[in-house]
Amino acid sequence: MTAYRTEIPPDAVAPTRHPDAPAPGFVLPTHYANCFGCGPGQPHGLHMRIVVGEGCDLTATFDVTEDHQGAPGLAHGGLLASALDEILGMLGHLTRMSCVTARLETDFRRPVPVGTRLYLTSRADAVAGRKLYASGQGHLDAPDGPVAVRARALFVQVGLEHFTENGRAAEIDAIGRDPSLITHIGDYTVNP
Ligand SMILES: CCCCCCCCCC(=O)SCCNC(=O)CCNC(=O)[C@H](O)C(C)(C)COP(=O)(O)OP(=O)(O)OC[C@H]1O[C@@H](n2cnc3c(N)ncnc32)[C@H](O)[C@@H]1OP(=O)(O)O
Repeated sequence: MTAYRTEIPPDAVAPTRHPDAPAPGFVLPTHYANCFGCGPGQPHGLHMRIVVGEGCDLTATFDVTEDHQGAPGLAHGGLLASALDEILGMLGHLTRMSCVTARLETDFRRPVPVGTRLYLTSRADAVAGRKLYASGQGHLDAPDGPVAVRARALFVQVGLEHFTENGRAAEIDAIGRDPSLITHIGDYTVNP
């Protein structure tokens, strides 16, 4: 069994914002209508609204509701990790790497009560071949509020066949019938 690590390797380079990446302030559309993190068609989802930053970075807000509880009146940690996974994965829009999460390390620093507005940030830190290293955090109730949760992640670039060969046929076929289920930005189609 491989002992995996998320340290940035010495051969990594600084990430490059693609020249055709969406402009700062652009609100990223959902990459897939039924995505748990950002899809409007997912009734139990997080419905995150993710905004492009000035560099290789993104911001989002996430309102913690009764639906997100783990302990009474407190957010479930796995759900907070999901929110970070989403805003980290969406960095692929800026580097134009269609990628999936290979590793996600999360530090839970403070409890997050129901009713909190979490201010999330993510940034691409380095690229090494197909590997994109990224980090992010969530602040309580203000962009500069106390850090409640932070994460480091490794994403691995994949081809479209990762989804078409592994996804359930019913959902893949549904996209064939209704291509609007996945979103294109300009001439670029992110992963479904
Ligand atoms: C713009 C897009 C917007 C999308 C937003 C969505 C946000 C949400 C994203 C997700 O949650 S994606 C769903 C959860 N993730 C998955 O289902 C991925 C499941 N895993 C896989 O499919 C494969 O393991 C994977 C594609 C990640 C890698 O398999 P490969 O056969 O293509 O590659 P390989 O195993 O050779 O690994 C490539 C490199 O990554 C390294 N690696 C892979 N997994 C690792 C790991 N877990 N930790 C550290 N390193 C890892 C591996 O060592 C290697 O390093 P080197 O190139 O230096 O040799």
